[in-house]
Amino acid sequence: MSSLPAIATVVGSGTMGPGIAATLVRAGAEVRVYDISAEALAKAENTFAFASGVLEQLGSDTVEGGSVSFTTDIAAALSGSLFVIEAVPEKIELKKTVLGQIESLVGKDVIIATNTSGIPITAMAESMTVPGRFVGMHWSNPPHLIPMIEVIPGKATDAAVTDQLVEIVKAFGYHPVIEKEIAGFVENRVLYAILRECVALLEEGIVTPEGLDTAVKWGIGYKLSVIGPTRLLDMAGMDIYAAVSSYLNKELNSDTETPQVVTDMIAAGKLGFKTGGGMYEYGEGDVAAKLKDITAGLVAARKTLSSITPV
Ligand SMILES: NC(=O)C1=CN([C@@H]2O[C@H](COP(=O)(O)OP(=O)(O)OC[C@H]3O[C@@H](n4cnc5c(N)ncnc54)[C@H](O)[C@@H]3O)[C@@H](O)[C@H]2O)C=CC1
Ligand SMILES: Cc1ncc(C=O)c(C(=O)O)c1O
Repeated sequence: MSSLPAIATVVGSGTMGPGIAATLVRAGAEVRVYDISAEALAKAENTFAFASGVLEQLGSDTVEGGSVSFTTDIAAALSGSLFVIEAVPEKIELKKTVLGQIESLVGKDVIIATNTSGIPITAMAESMTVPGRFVGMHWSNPPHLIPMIEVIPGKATDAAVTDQLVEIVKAFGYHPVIEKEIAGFVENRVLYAILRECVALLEEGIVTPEGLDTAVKWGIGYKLSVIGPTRLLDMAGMDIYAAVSSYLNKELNSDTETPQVVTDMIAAGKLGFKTGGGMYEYGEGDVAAKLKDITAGLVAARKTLSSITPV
């Protein structure tokens, strides 16, 4: 008997929602996708179809019986739902409002999980009537391909709810990581430490964007995809880490604000894929081509990594 609830609802169908839904549908759930915007939902149907196609390419396990529906009717989306994932924009007050709407429409035993990138779960739970059923469930983008989910209980989260979410994540074949609550959670703290150093190296003209991407992809990115950081410490040796960190740690970037180069880019309307230009410039069709290459690469890497003995 799968631990995956038979009926699930995804609230918010932007970048993350459709891929989350595709993953759950492939695992056999009836998934309702709700969004306040009909325009976003229309786009979500296409994103869902794309993500489902990618899962087909990946050849991930399929459980028969899954289905999806898209609606702007929140009551219909939540009626009878046994598991809810909130994926609205990263704004705490908006999330609190939406969580209140969800709570008013589901049973007290229904787990409500938030896909927040790093807002403290405890803070969001403060406004809930049944905070014990609320838990962090941080997917990584693209959610239908990155098979690791951070499970973050808040201070009020029932231990049984955390345990149940771990089993739900395992039920659709992903790797759950239970974490203590900390701003940004584990994955984004590591990612944002890396990105802070990367942007600083670009700002100082130490390396080009192409050079930086090559260095990270074929250096630590490649290595860390096989060897986790703690295993790498054992492989390199604590003596090496001590010797290098003794002089290097004080040199690393420690800025606390968003880098000026990024603030300037946003002011110039250069958001990246979303606007056709950011760190790189994209001509007609370039973003779609890049997304196709990224997807093919992630599918190939996932297949290979899944085939090797865990290190
Ligand atoms: N984009 C990313 O790479 C990742 C985002 N996340 C987190 O997931 C959450 C969602 O992020 P994205 O999908 O990127 O956001 P998004 O902005 O792409 O999509 C959010 C969706 O929520 C809808 N929405 C807004 N207000 C709503 C309401 N009151 N009720 C229902 N729907 C509403 C919007 O119409 C939109 O379709 C955020 O907390 C974000 O931090 C987590 C991992 C990765
Ligand atoms: C830049 C960046 N920031 C946040 C997240 C997730 O919360 C991601 C991701 O999932 O890839 C990201 O790339």
